[in-house]
Order: sequence, then structure tokens, then C-alpha cells
Amino acid sequence: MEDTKQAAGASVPGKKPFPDVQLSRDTRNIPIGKVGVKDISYPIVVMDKNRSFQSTVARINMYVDLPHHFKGTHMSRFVEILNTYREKIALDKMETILAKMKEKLGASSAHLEMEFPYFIEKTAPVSGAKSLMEYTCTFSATLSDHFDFVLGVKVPVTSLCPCSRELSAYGAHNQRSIMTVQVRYNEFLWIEDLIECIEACGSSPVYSLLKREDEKFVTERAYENPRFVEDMVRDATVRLLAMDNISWFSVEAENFESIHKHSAYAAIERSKNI
Ligand SMILES: Nc1nc2c(ncn2[C@@H]2O[C@H](COP(=O)(O)OP(=O)(O)OP(=O)(O)O)[C@@H](O)[C@H]2O)c(=O)[nH]1
Repeated sequence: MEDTKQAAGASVPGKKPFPDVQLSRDTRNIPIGKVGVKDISYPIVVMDKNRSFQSTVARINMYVDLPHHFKGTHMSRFVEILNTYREKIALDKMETILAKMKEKLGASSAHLEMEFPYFIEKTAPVSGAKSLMEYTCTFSATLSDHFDFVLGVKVPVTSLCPCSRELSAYGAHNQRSIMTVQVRYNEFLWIEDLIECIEACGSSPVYSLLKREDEKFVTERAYENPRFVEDMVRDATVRLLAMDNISWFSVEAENFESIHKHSAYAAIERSKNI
């Protein structure tokens, strides 16, 4: 009877009330860890080390937990909350948005994930030609009894195989690799600084624009700097351990092998307990 009353829901004057099916009771006794909306495309603002801020478009996921006795969550409220912050969705709003999600959805935990392209101006190593390069970044935040935030970046690099270089009379196989880094930190960390740290771990950084003199330079630099996936994640670990403000990290390297159909892969995760 109680449930039927609750399920009566909102109404429009003169019309039959809309039943609130989500509020009805579920009897399977199974709570849900994450339920919500996925893949919303939405404008956000990201702090930019050189230009103060940068506007971009994120793919956003928003989830909350759902107690066992409710049939469903209220999907429309996630988007309503997002719309409240419209032009102002940025890193410093994540905890506020999560608190609103918990409040409006009566949840004990809330998750907010954003994946977005971030652009950095790079300078070619010899010609000095400038161009914008896109990096895929992620913000992943959770609010339960405490706030947790993880910054992630996918950094493309060139890797040149040390084994191939040793064995071959000419050249060495080399390929584009993706290094994926995720960090928890105590003091503000620029995306640019994290990218610079990871880019140094491959055989060479990659660029959007290279003239012929640059091409010669990056080809030779990679040859002089061969790297296995193991070298890449170990070098990254040394560098990330030396960054005092980082409390936890995970780093992965995937080399899209040019002599195989599969990739070479390595990963390291460390908590610094600071
Ligand atoms: N919970 C849930 N809702 C879904 C799903 N797929 C679509 N929806 C729809 O999400 C819409 C919005 O639901 P609510 O947020 O409860 O909408 P509402 O009752 O108008 O909003 P409130 O008054 O704030 O509760 C409904 O039309 C649902 O049918 C699903 O898989 N689960």
C-alpha cells in the first residue's frame, strides 16, 4: 500500500498522475554499486598551464549506488545536476557535483568520470615549428565518506626495440606506443607536467608537425634511445616516485608492434603511502 502511494508520483493538473516506477520496491535484495548515465557529451573547462584555461568537450559518466529495495534510480536528475553547472564544469566543481548527486539521488556514493581531448602546443625539435597536439585525459572522482580523485592521461610516444637494434644489420623495428598514466596527488598537478614526465620514457616523443630536419632528428634520437615496454614503465616509475606530490600511480605501456599483429604490454602500480 505504502509503495503504491509512493508510486503515484508527479501529476499534471487535469491528467492522470505519472507513476514513479523507479520508487517501487524491488524484492531481490540486491543493492547496485553503480547505476546512472553514461557517455553524455558536455562542454567543460580545464586549467591550462600556458593559457589559464582551455574549453573542451568531455564524454561524461555519472553513477550512484542504489539500495536493494528501490527498483530504479532517477536518471533525469543526473542531467539536471550537470545543467546546473553548465559553463562551469571544471576540476574544482567535481566534489560539489558529486555531493549534489548524493543528495538529489539519496545515495551513499557517487562517481563522476570525464574523458576529454586536451591540446598542448608543441615545438618541433629542430625547425621550431609549432603545432597543437591532442592528448586524451580523464578525471575520475568518487565521493562516499571521503573524496577520491584520479587524473589520467594517454601519452603517445615512439618506441624502438633494443633487441631488434642489436640483431639487425639495418634499422630496428619501431612503432607508436601509448603510455597510460593515472595518478592521485596531494598538491595541484598540471596535466602538462605529467605529460612531459611520461613523454621522456619512450624512445622519442611524437609531434603533430615535423619538417624534414625534424624527421631526421627524431628518427636518429629514437635509434639512440631504444626502449622495451619494460624500460618505459620502469623509467616512468622512477620519475613518478620522484614527484613528491604524487601519492599513488599506475602506468601502462602498449607498443603497437610493427612486426607483430599483437602489442607488447607492461604495467606498474605503486602507492607511496604519504
Ligand atoms: N531507472 C531507470 N530509468 C530509465 C532507464 N531507462 C530509461 N529511464 C528513464 O529515465 C526517465 C527519467 O526518470 P526519473 O529521473 O525518475 O524522472 P522523473 O520522475 O521525471 O524525475 P523526478 O521527479 O526527479 O524523479 C524515465 O522516463 C525512465 O523511464 C533505466 O534503465 N533505469
